[in-house]
Amino acid sequence: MEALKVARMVTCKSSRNLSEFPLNLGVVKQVGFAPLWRRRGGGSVSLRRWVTEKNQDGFNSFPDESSTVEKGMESEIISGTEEDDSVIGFHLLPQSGNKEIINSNDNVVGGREEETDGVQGEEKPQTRVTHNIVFVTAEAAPYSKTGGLGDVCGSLPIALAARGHRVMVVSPRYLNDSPSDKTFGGAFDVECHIKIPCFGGVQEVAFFHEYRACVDWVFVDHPSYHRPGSLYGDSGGAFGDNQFRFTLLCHAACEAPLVLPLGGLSYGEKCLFLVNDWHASLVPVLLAAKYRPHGVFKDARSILAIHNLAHQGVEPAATYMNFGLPPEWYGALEWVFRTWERTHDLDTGEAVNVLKGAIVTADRILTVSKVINVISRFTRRGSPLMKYQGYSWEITTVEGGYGLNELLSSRKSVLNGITNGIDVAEWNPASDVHIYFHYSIHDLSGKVQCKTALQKELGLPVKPDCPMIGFIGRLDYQKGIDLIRLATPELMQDDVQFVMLGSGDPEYEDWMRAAESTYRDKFRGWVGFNVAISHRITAGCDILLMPSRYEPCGLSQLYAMRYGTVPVVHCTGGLRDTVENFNLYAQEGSSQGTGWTFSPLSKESMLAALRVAIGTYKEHKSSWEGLMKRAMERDYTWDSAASQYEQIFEWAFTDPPYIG
Ligand SMILES: Nc1ncnc2c1ncn2[C@@H]1O[C@H](COP(=O)(O)OP(=O)(O)O[C@H]2O[C@H](CO)[C@@H](O)[C@H](O)[C@H]2O)[C@@H](O)[C@H]1O
Repeated sequence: MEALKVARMVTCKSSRNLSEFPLNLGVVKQVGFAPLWRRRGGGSVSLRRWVTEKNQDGFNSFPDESSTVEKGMESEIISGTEEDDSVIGFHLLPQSGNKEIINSNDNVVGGREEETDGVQGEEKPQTRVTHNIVFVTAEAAPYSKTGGLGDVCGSLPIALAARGHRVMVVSPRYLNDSPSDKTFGGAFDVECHIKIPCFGGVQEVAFFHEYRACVDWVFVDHPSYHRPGSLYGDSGGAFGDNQFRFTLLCHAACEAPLVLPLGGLSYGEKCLFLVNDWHASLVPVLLAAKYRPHGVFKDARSILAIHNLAHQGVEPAATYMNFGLPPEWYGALEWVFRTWERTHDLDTGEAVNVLKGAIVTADRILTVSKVINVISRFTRRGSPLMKYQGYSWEITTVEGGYGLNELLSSRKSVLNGITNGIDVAEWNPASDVHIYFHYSIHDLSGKVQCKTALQKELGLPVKPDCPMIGFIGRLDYQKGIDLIRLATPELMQDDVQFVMLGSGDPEYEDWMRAAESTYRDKFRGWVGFNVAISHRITAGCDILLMPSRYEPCGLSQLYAMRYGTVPVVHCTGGLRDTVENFNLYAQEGSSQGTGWTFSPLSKESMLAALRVAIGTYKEHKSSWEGLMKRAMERDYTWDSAASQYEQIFEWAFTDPPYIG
């Protein structure tokens, strides 16, 4: 029972006041177990006690050599974990930076744990260098999601954990008194409260935790995350205190690896922060301005992942003092609006921009689709002149940089792009729990059944041969809804059905409702956010339309292709990278395309591409089937993206951290 006793000692009941940090470093000891190695096929497990000590140099974890637990003891320790809910998770991972190969028998398929019943699964790719990774994000599916950010932060961490990394995801514990609150039901209060000095006072936040799919899901709890509406706003628009809510998130995320003894062991200082979009962008600034000057996190690194450059967390300059940053760091966040952007003559345009702060201070920057080298032309001597394309290149241009292009260009040497993957277990037409019929590349017959089921569900005429077009996405300027609105009267003259699912801008929501009553037999506009319907539209439609103005990666077209739903997309960013144009007349219809990309972004070129798609669907059945199958067999797994992330991690640790 020694094991049980030790396991109980890891409970964190600390209440830490950050304003004391780092001057009052008393010694706090945390102990827990981490395995030394694990053998495939359910062999013996050898465990050693790890001691985490907090001292003048920060936090240190080291193995307690006297404490290796012998074979056979592990079941006692695990039952101790189950009985005592104060012990948080149980990790079978090596220390960060270990170059030990782990023979894991965790069988994680597409982000889901699978029961193996002792049957050995396929060998999963493992990395040789493991890191302690801390994702910081405003959304992570299935707990919270308004769009693609939630999808990525819900599945990439699982893919990285499956490769051997120790991964924590820090996001807010949103509650809005609706059934969605139950998604947080598996997360328990860690009883670790910290005090954050910001906004002219001290804010206390708590941490909740769930260990699922080999990932530590950590939820920051504060009353400002508990309110009706969506994650960022309600019918009155964006919440006025979003700067406050995400400042708390960032401070709490910096503390989480230091104070939370997850699985009996804190992540410690040598971790890699992967911060997503503006909501998490204060983290690299805090590392540089608040922690490193005191010798804390000096071996940590941060990577900024940009999913949406249009949202930057810009607020009046006077709010700088709210962040809890030293005054001399103002320059990192300083932002001056251009003259034409100012509202009146006395407006000096002075502001703070949180995303800019991360672009300045992060060790590396990532976007979510790759850089492509294309031949722009040949020189007179016949040598090719290369040109960069892709979203990570677009953001360095005036058109795509949202005012940050020059700054991003200046950091080109640390700027990379990795195309997103998708959760292939959730998005699988052969097993999707949200659709009424299943199908696969080997038997497509279920697809038309999905279509007629969708037509029935939406009250549209049931016409199996009528081309059905779908749109799923946020009703936002980015997504080109204005173009769809412009083209709809013409499109509705054709023999097609069109279904849109989305929420966002009230003007477009109203238009969708109005279009539905105008075109009763052809158009349906589902206003709201509904994951099940999004799956049924993806499966039931023949064509997915995405006329995005810009698109860092885009996930809906990837889901569509996996379901044999052919995308018609504006040729931009990640859409250009992921959809290969099909030409019916090339190689007698057997060209390698997976959809259609159109350019320029105009009603005419979008309608032309849609009509080519509709014509191919109606008149060239075998070419259409070829298109569907090519799209369905693409590799969408997170695993190849995860291995590219590891390359970026390696580069991040090769260079010294940002100090300022
Ligand atoms: N009303 C609704 N009901 C149900 N589901 C809905 C919905 N509206 C949207 N969704 C879902 O939200 C996700 C949208 O993801 P996208 O990547 O297409 O766009 P988004 O702009 O949100 O993401 C940003 O981040 C991602 C991730 O990096 C980038 O791919 C993208 O280019 C960038 O703009 C999909 O899973 C879609 O099904």
